[in-house]
Amino acid sequence: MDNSLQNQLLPLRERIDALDEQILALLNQRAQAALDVGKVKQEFDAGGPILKPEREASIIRRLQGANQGPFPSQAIDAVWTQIISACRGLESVLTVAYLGPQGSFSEQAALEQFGNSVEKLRCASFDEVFRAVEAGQAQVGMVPVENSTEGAVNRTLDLLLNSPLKVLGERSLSIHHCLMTQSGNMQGVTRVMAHPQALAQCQSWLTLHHPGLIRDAASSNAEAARIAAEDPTVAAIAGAMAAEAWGLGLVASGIQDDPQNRTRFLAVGAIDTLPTGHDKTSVILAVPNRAGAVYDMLAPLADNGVSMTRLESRPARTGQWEYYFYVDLLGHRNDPAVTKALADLKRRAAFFKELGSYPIQ
Ligand SMILES: C=C(O[C@@H]1C=C(C(=O)O)C=C[C@H]1O)C(=O)O
Repeated sequence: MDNSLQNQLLPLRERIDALDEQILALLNQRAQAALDVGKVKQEFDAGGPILKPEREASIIRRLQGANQGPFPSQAIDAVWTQIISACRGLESVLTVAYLGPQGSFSEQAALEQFGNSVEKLRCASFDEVFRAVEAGQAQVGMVPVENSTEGAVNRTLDLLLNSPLKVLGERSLSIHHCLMTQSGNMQGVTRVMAHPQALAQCQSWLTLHHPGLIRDAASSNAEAARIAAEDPTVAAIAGAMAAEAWGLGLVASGIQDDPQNRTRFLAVGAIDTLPTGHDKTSVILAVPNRAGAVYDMLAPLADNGVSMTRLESRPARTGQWEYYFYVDLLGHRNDPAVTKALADLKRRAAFFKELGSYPIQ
């Protein structure tokens, strides 16, 4: 580098160093404040939850709103999620359960939602995630609930129906699938393994490019990657993190049939989340099996000016063509219009269950 370049860079770098020191000093003040909050919580609500999802969401939204740039607003979510995670971890370490093993999209969603200063509890199934949180082995669980290509994740819907856990947050990820093997090529490969959701999301690509491969279900994509790392005849479909986690070579990337493929995850736990002013509420309803019942069921939403953002149905398994309806609506259950709409829904429904109110991502 010539001298004039050095001369110009040096003071700028000194400025960055000085700013980083100030940021560090401020982070330590923030960490101390979080520790003090932890003591107050301990004093007034011993054994109560340390995690306050509404407070975390509000902090990040406030900063995004106040940001003047040039620091990018999208980066505020990632940076403050980690800052909050580290500070929260000083109060008490949060254990997060999700479908593993290492390198799964659920892991990515869990870490994007709660930051890296958490204890990871990797589970073999969605059932196990719910069980772990219900048993208190983890405070929160992260599970996929819907995919933009394949629709609902049915097992999650069934577990939500029967679990006492509340939904306390949501996180949507763009899902880019890769084909991966030990060697990084397809020589000697006879089978492709993935979670059924991922096989479905890549079915046209597989039919076009590898029609001869046997398609086998795995309990998760990351588990398929783990198997592929042991078996040279197996290719896995999983995210790029799984290839890295299991030392596999990428054969192809972005193989999902829809380039916009996204999955929405829900955070669940035994925590009631307070309003933030920008929330969603999820409920499950069933209606009597008669003409106009669904129309009548949804009338309280329109009557109270409450918007519905999602309607999903699941067979009630009675063999009678009865269904559970999974409804997401805008607003928190403590917002007067939502409180009123929920009371009306409950009165009309043959079955009603609130899954929780939580900050919109
Ligand atoms: C510090 C608190 O505890 C946790 C940590 C937070 C933070 O670091 O900002 C925010 C909410 C809580 O999940 C708090 O409740 O204010």
